[in-house]
Amino acid sequence: MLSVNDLSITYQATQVLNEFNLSLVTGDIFALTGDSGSGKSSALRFIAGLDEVQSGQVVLDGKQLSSNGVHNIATELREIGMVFQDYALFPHMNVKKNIAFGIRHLSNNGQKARIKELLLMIGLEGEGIEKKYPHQLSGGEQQRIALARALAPSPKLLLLDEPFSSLDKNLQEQIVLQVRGILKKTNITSILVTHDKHEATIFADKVGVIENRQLTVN
Ligand SMILES: Nc1ncnc2c1ncn2[C@@H]1O[C@H](COP(=O)(O)OP(=O)(O)OP(=O)(O)O)[C@@H](O)[C@H]1O
Repeated sequence: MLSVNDLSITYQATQVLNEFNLSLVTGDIFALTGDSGSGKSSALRFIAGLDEVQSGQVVLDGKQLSSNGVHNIATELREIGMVFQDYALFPHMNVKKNIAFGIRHLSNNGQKARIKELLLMIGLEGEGIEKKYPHQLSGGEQQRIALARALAPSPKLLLLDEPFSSLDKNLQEQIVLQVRGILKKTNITSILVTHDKHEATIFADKVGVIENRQLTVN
């Protein structure tokens, strides 16, 4: 379960979010929409512990991640997976190395088994995919590999910031639905940031919109 309580974000005297509250139960898929500059990515980055400390509290499965203006737990220890539009895959690493990135602590056999399981889950097993480099994959394949990489360490929460926006329109809906199916299968709590209302509706169980610095959940 995820709770974000009374999150307020201010940059140089400009308030972007005012008392943002969000509560999700395990397995919920939530979409965060709102106009450009409304604070969607800022909220996500705060949950991930990436930005400077602001006021608010984040609790994930009973663990206090941030509270009273302090990030209690560092980003890499939060058990949060991330798929962002502009830091997708490492271009100099093949698929296998990309997916293995967050599970380097496992034995070779452990890594191999997990990679196989994830490739099967995203429907990209076989065809020598493991040895391919990101530039040898289509946009949709790259996004599914990025998803596999984020899911490899079995995070408790997955944050997706506009991961579908650079995809070809024809492919977009298909990939959005595919990713939704994968997340439902793994029962992982997820938050998608998107400016696209249609995408939000087909992807998520619940859709929220940030307007006038506040979040409303429909
Ligand atoms: N680190 C920062 N320092 C100062 N201002 C910032 C910072 N990050 C974001 N902002 C400002 O805060 C506002 C919200 O930005 P944010 O990126 O969260 O919005 P968004 O809803 O994700 O927008 P978009 O859909 O365009 O990506 C914007 O006005 C932005 O310029």
